[in-house]
Amino acid sequence: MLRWSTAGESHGPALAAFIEGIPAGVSVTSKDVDAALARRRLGYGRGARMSFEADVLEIIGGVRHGLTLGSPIALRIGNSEWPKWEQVMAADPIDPEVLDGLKRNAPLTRPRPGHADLAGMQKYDFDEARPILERASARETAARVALGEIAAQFVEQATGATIVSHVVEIGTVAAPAGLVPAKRDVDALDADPVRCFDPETSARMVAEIDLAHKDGDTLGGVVEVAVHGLPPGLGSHTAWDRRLDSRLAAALMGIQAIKGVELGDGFELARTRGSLAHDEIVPGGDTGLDNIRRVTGRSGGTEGGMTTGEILRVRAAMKPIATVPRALRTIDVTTGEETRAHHQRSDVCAVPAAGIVAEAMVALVLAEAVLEKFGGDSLGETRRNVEGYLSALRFR
Ligand SMILES: Cc1cc2nc3c(=O)[nH]c(=O)nc-3n(C[C@H](O)[C@H](O)[C@H](O)COP(=O)(O)O)c2cc1C
Ligand SMILES: C=C(O[C@@H]1CC(C(=O)O)=C[C@@H](OP(=O)(O)O)[C@H]1O)C(=O)O
Repeated sequence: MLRWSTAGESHGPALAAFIEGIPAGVSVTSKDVDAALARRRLGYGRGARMSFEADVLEIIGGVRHGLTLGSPIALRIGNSEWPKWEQVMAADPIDPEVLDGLKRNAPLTRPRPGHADLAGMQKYDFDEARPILERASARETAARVALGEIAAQFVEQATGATIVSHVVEIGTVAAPAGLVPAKRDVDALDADPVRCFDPETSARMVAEIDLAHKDGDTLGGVVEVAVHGLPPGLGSHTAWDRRLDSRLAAALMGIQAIKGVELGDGFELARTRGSLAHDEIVPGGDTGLDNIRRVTGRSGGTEGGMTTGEILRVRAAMKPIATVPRALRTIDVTTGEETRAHHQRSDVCAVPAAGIVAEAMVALVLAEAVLEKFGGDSLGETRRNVEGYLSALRFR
């Protein structure tokens, strides 16, 4: 069983991340996790905060000399901006007179439509948004990306499968259909300002972000995660919550601002006749249940909630950033009067970063599904179990 969780606020001293169930012997280093954290900060359209704030990683437990121990893994991702927030976000009580004098601590009483502010204040009984937005903030996704890197290393080292994401839409600009990058394309994608696989579309996406920025507006978009080399049979048709589709959808919808998920051609399939909607099965050459190929990849690599062994392809739609510079109408909760929502700074577009977070969430789902199917207290044991299963398919 794999269990993981995160803690920490956006302007707190650090994020904490914890994962239990990763077998022993998986190669993981601080360098790997740092590199994953750096990728999440990429992307044209991110706000100023991304340039001056640093993630300061510390592996607290569960890894020794670059290998996992099989024990819980705990991480701390320190926030280099903490000294500026030490009083506003202090865990212990602070003299109210000191707090009153702090501009940073001014009560946020004009909740932003589209953010967690108002519903959170109502639910948790706060009269301003700070105690809500601190945890709702996608700063927390740094912790998920760190855990996702560990999960991705396990999945790759156990099965050979590799995970890559790319941006397929920003605002109204969409990449041509059918482009699916592989691991060898990751460096090129990370070098692209919006992590789009098509350079001509990328230039148009950048222009779209510039235009929104100039208009005091924000943008959303769509990311796709592709996983190459998975064995067939991860997940199960036997119960709704064992279907890999439902687990992927929940994981991706669990990312801040993600409002839609589709597997493979998803919504487009609903508009297509059956004869053109499925992936026909053809012989791969030899006999054996491992030697079967699909002509197309419309399903996105699952059938009956199980991987088919083809490329897994899942998309997530991100709504535009809620902190719109041209602030939206709201009410001031202290007076009940109509006003404009609070805005200090924000991302114009964070879709490229959301792609990296989506990779992490897919990795965490797949790591759990691999452990469920193959088990293993050590990486060697998981690998033997994967190989045994694949050779049984080969000889059927
Ligand atoms: C990588 C990333 C960066 C984000 N940056 C911002 C931001 O700068 N400003 C903002 O208002 N929302 C931002 N969001 C979205 C909010 O966190 C999100 O809208 C909020 O938590 C409310 O949740 P909901 O949109 O799922 O309802 C970001 C989301 C992600 C994934
Ligand atoms: C800090 C991160 O993202 C933040 C996510 C976020 C939000 O509302 O989700 C709002 C912004 O923070 P602020 O309101 O302080 O400018 C982003 O910078 C990060 O991704 O590390």
